[in-house]
Amino acid sequence: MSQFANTTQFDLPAMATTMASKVGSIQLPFDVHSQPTQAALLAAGAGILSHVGYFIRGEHHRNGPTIAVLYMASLPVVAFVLYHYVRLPLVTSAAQTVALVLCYAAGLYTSMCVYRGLFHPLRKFNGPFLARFSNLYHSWLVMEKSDNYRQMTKLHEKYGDFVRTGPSNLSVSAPEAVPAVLGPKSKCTKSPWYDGSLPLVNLHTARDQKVHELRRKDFNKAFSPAALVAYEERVTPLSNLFCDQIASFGGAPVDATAWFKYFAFDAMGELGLGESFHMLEKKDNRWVPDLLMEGMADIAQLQPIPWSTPILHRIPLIAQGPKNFIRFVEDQVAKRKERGSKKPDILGYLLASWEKSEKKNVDYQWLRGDTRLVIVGGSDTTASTLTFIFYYLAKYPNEVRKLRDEFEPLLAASGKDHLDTKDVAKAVHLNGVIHEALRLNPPIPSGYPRVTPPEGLTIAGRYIPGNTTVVVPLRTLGRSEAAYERAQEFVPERWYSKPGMIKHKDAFASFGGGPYSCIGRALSLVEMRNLIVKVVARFDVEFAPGEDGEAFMRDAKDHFIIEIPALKLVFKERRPL
Ligand code: HEM
Repeated sequence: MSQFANTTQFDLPAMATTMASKVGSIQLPFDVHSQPTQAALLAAGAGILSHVGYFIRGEHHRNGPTIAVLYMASLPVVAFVLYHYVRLPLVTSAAQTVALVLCYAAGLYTSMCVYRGLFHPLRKFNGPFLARFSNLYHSWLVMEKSDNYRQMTKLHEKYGDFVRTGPSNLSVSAPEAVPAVLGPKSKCTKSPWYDGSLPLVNLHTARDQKVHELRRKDFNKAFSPAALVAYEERVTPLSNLFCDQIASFGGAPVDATAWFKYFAFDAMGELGLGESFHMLEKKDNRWVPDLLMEGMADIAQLQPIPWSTPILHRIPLIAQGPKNFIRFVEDQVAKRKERGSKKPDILGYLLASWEKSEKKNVDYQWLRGDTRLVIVGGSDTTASTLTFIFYYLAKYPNEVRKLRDEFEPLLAASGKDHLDTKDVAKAVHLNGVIHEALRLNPPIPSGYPRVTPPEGLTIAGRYIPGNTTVVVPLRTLGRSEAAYERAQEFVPERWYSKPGMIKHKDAFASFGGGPYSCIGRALSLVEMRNLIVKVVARFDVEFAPGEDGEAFMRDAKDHFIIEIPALKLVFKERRPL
C-alpha cells in the first residue's frame, strides 16, 4: 500500500566541490569572460536539450521540488566554478552566473513555446492563444476571483465543445465526454493533479488502478447496504437537532450555508469517526469547516499547475490551512483509535483492515489520508448541495408543496418520522429535487482531470491524442442545452415524469463515474433525504428580508470543491413541537 514520493537530500557544498573538481580538470572550449556569446549559446543549447531530451515527454511534476532545488543549487555551483577555476573576479562571476542561468531558462522556454505552439498534437484545438504555451495562463485566468467554472463556461461559449486550456489540456463539454472520459469502460487514468497532496495518500488520490482497487475494497465494507441502514438511524437525531436549533431562531434570519455545514460535518464526525463534532449544539469546533475552505482557497488557483503544489507543501510557512487541517484530522484519528467505538463507523471498518496489515507504519499513512478524505469528501459536498436545495425551495414555494404532498402519505403509512428504506424509490419528486440541484450546481463544479490512453480517444467524432489531460466541466455541461431541455431551469420532474427533458442520460456526473465514482453517493442521499423531509415537514422556508439569493448564486468560488457565500433564510415553524 505504500506509495510515497521520494524525498531527496541535497548536500550543496559537496555537490559544488564535486562539480568544481571535475570542471577544474576540463579545458573549457571558450573563455567565458572574453567570449560571452558562445557561453550564452551553450547555456541556451543546454536549455533546448533539456526540453527535447527530458521535459518534452512523460510526467515530471513529482520531481518539481528536486528540479527547483537543482536549479537554485546551480547558481552557487556555477558562480564557484567561474570564480575559482576560470578565475573571474567575484562580481563578474556572479553576473555571468545569472546571465548563464537565464540563458538556460530562455533556451528551455523558447524550445517549449515553439513546440507547444507549432508542433504539439493538440495544435489544431481552439482555445485562448496564451493557454497553448503554459498552464500558467489558466492559473492567471482564475487568480482574481477563483471562478474556474465561470471561466470554463465563457471559454466554451467562445470556442465550442473542445477548448485547449493548457499545452496538453483540453476541456470537453460535449455530453458524450462523460462516458468516454469518466464512464466504467473508459481507459482514461487519473491525471498528475491527483498527486497534489503527496506525500499524503488516500483512496481518491490513488492513481495506480490496482492500488485504488485494493483500497476501494476496504472502503466497500463501510458503505454496504447494511451499514447504510445502521447509519441512517444515527442521522435522524442529528436532523432533529438541526430542526430544534433552527426553531430556536424563532423565525429570525439564519445563515443556512453555515448551518447545513454544521449538520454535514457533524454527520461525518458521527458516521465517519464514531462521534459527532458537535457543531450543531456548540461553537467549539465551528472553525473546522472554515479551516478546510481556507486551505483549499490558498492553493485553488494553482491547480492547473501540478508541479507547483508538491513544492508549496514543502515550504514551511506556505499552505498553513491544509497543514492545520491535516493536524486536526491526525488528532481525530488518534482519539478514535484510542477510544474505540461500540457503533459501526467508516473509520472502524478502515481500522479493522489496518489491524490486519503487515506494514502498519505505511498503512497508517493511508488511514490518516482516508480519514481526511471522508471528512472533506463527505461534509462540504453534502452541505453545499443542501444549501442549494433550500435556495430553490425558498425561491419556488410550490416545490415545497409538491414535496409535502409526496412524503406525508408515505410517512403516515409507515408510521415513521423519516422515509422508510422501501419508500425511497416512491419519493420521486424528492429524488428529482436533489438531482436537479446537483445538475445545476455540482459541488465539484469544474470536474476532475483524466489522462487519455496512449492510443487516444474519440469523443463526438473528434479524435483526442493520447496522454492528453481532459476535464469535463460539470457545471457547464449540467446547464447545456445539448444535454438538457430548458437547461437553466429548475425542473425536478425531468428526473421521473418528463424524461424527454434529459437529452443525454449519461451527462449527469455530479457523483463522478466508473471505478473512481463517489463511494459515498448513497450515504449522502440518505443524509439529504432525511434532513429535507424533516425540515420541510416542520418549517415553511423563505428568503430573509433583503435576501434574493442573487449574490449567493453569483459569488460562489471554485476551489475544486465549491465555496458558497452565506444564504440568509427564514424558517417559520408550521406546527411547533
Ligand atoms: C452531494 C454529495 C457528494 C458529491 C456530489 C460527491 C461527489 C464526488 C465525486 C464527483 C467524486 C469523484 C471525484 C474524482 O473522480 O476525482 C467523489 C469521490 C469520493 N467521494 Fe463523494 N460526493 C458526495 C458525498 C460524499 C460522501 C457523503 C462521502 C462519504 C464519506 C463521500 C466520499 C467519497 C470518496 C471516499 C470518494 C473517492 C472515491 C474513489 O476514489 O474511489 N462523498 N465524490
